[in-house]
Amino acid sequence: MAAAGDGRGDRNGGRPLAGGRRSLPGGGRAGGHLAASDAQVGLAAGAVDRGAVAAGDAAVDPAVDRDGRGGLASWVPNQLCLNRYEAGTGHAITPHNDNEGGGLRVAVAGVCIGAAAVMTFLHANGDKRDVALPGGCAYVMSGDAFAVWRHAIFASNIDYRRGGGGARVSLTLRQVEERQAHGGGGGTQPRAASLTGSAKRSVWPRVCGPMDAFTRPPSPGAEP
Ligand SMILES: O=C(O)CCC(=O)C(=O)O
Ligand SMILES: [Fe+2]
Repeated sequence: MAAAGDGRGDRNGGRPLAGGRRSLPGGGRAGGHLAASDAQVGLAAGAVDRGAVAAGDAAVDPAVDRDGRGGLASWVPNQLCLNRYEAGTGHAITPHNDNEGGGLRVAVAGVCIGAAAVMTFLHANGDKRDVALPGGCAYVMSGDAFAVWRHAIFASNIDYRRGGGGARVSLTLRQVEERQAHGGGGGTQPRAASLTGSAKRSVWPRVCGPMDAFTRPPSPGAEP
């Protein structure tokens, strides 16, 4: 796996990261990985997911309610970001925390299409965890994974031979506090990463509520 410091700093312009494009070490878990069986990763052993845990084991913490507003239960994404990583380009996303500037609530949720990747989580104390993101998976980055750790997808950790199409696409949802969603504040928009010009983002007032809302009885006084 790439070292924690690879590519630090520059996340833009599709430039290869320092150390990017080099081949992966052949197997072996990097130090400090969470214990998880390869079965949990749900993929045959391959370079990119060796030593990585499944997203559900490491990144999802639905119980956490840090702002006293209900945690994930009250998380209403209002921003969609599309990232495209293309084979042969060195596309990557260097270490960052999506909420570095504040203004995001609770979580970032993502859907991954195409090539398999590993997201590397980095803690200020030097800890490092790899989380497998096979094509077709969805993740919810919440709890400390959202609030404390930084994360990156190094160019060397995207396996374009797996997933087909020579590309990886991620769709990520965020809840941007109103003030930012309508143009106020600053520095809280997710960054474009090292991606192609096809990366797009949109902000709109409200996309959807919690998906299971229709299964719950209406609250008193709610409109039919
Ligand atoms: O491509 C991904 O799955 C994650 C991208 C990311 O970390 C971001 O857009 O902030
Ligand atoms: Fe991110």
